[in-house]
Amino acid sequence: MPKAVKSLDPALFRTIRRVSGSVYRKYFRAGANWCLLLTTVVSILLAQIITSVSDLWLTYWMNTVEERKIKNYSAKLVASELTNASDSVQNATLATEAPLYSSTGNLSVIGTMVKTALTMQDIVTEEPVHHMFYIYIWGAAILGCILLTTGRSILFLYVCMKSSIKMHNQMFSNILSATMRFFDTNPSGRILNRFSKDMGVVDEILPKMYLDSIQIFMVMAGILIMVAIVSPYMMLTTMFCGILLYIWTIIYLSTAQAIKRVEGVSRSPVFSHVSASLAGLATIRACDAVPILRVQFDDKQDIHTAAWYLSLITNTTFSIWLSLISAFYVIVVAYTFLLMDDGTTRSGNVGLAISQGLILVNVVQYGIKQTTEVISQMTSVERVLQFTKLPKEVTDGPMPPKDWPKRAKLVFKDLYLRYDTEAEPVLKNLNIVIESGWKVGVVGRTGAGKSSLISALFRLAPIDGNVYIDDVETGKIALKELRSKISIIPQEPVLFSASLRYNLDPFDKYTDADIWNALEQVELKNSVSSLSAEVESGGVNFSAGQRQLLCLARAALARNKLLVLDEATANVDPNTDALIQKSIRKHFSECTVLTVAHRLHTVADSDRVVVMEAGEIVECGHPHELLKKDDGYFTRMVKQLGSASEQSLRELAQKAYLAHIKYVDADEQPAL
Ligand SMILES: Nc1ncnc2c1ncn2[C@@H]1O[C@H](COP(=O)(O)OP(=O)(O)OP(=O)(O)O)[C@@H](O)[C@H]1O
Repeated sequence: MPKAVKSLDPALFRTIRRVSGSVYRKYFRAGANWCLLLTTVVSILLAQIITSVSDLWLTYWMNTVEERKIKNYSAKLVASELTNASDSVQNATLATEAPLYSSTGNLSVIGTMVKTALTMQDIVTEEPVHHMFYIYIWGAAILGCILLTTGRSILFLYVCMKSSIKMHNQMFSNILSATMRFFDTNPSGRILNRFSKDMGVVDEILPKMYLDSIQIFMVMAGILIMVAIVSPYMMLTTMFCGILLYIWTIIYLSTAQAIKRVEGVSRSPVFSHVSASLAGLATIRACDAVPILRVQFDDKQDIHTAAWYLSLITNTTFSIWLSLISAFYVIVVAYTFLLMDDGTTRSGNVGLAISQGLILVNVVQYGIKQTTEVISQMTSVERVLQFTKLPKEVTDGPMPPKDWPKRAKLVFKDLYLRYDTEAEPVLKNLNIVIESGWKVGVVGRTGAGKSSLISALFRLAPIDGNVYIDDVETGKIALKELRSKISIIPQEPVLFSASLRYNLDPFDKYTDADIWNALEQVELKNSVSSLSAEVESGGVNFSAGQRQLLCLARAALARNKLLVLDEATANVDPNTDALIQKSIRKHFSECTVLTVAHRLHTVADSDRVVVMEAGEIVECGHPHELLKKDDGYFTRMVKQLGSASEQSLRELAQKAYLAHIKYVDADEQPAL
């Protein structure tokens, strides 16, 4: 076994199982109802019947011509001999030997001979072969054959095309509504693989292969029936070769399908690696990591190529065995006629059997290869179907009040969050109340659970406990409504390769004036020339800060009462960070803002800071008050920044505290 294949997970090779019958049923049922499927099957059968009938008619025609020729030849022979005999008898009677033939009996013999000779002559002239009759019937059969074969192909390809479209759409809508767990556990390469290679096979390769193999299978069946009619004993050899082919095909199929699966699975990492490398190209080049990435790519490519090579060589071995079995069959057909000829064998039948046998040999190889290829390629259908029944997010639920949330007061109550139902909770017993209009910073070490808190808010993962927004439990309302009422600016801004207008207002809900107003709020108005300006994929023609500001403009347009920033300013310089924070303070003053931040300066002037550790809230309060605790978590984090930063941060927190002190009423503080 090649080295690369050895490095594959052995479990992949253990999955030697055939594609189940239900995959075929689902494939065809996706494209047609039972009625259309029945019509397709009937048209396929009729097309083959009419083709075989035209062949049989040709044989019948040739045999009739031959019979008639033999009959005519024998009749002519007998007639001429009788004529000769009667002539000589007559001559003898008229000449010297008249007495010998003078009896009544002799005369009657002469009369009979003459009559028979005349009758033979009559047969020869009275029963010609009516070729036009045979030609008309044969022509009609050929025409029917053309029409039915074309109709059958169109019908079959239509069913396959419909099935392909339906499966693609089902897979697409399933992936769109799949749980986040699905995306966590399936790399993008695996999903891309399903949509590119597997869908490509289902779209382009499978219908043609299917049609070919059905056609060939029908031709084979037709030929076998005809061979059985003209030479029944040939069926023994045919059956023997058929059983050999069947056994060999079964052995090949189980191997081929397992290898195809391995090939499919080993392709996904190549896709994932390429897409990840493209996404991080700048970093890779900056770190001079191209050689490392190249080696990694070669390793993944080697594994895929090894599986692909295995697939090719098993196919070639199979072809060699098919050729040997086919050659054996033709030899037996040819020799059977030689050895078993008892004088009654018709040349039309011999010609038909040998010509059909030769066709059979040619088509059988192609047909079996196509059929096995279809069965192997059905793994693509199986893989696509797997993605049509993914666990979906429960999106249904009653609609919240129209103007919800009015104040955006946020309550997390006894909250636990698990990404995996089997695993330990990532968020543990979270209890916090965030009052309307508060700007709350969430800080903590990496892995403390800050982003998981946002996931709980958006219900991206299953939770225990409750999250309330303005006293409405988020788990009891329609998920789409919940998510549409919360604006988020993620660390990596999402921008599409489209116009600026589309990026800010994809659903075309706002006027141009609204959009310009939003751009003005985030101080981007002067940086863009027109709303139809093109934003390149990922917003690469904008700076990191501008991209975040565009997302902020999008949030400003949505006018949601709840805004979440998940490390939104992690990639921008402190000035842009300050600009974004200033813009939020100014234009989102009415909104409740939750800011997850690594940079402590970002949240130093917040109304509250929540400190998280190991999935729990360990501290919560105004940053100025938290900094008063010498051994507090927040104080320790701030001290780690160095004395200069600590000092500036303390000043910032104090300034914010003094500015907002009049709004802070210790009695209203929520209990942690
Ligand atoms: N999609 C996920 N599937 C499984 N576990 C996850 C997932 N996302 C996060 N976790 C786990 O949850 C814990 C908290 O992660 P989370 O991303 O919330 O931390 P964080 O505080 O936001 O970290 P960072 O500051 O590095 O972004 C970590 O132990 C992490 O391994």
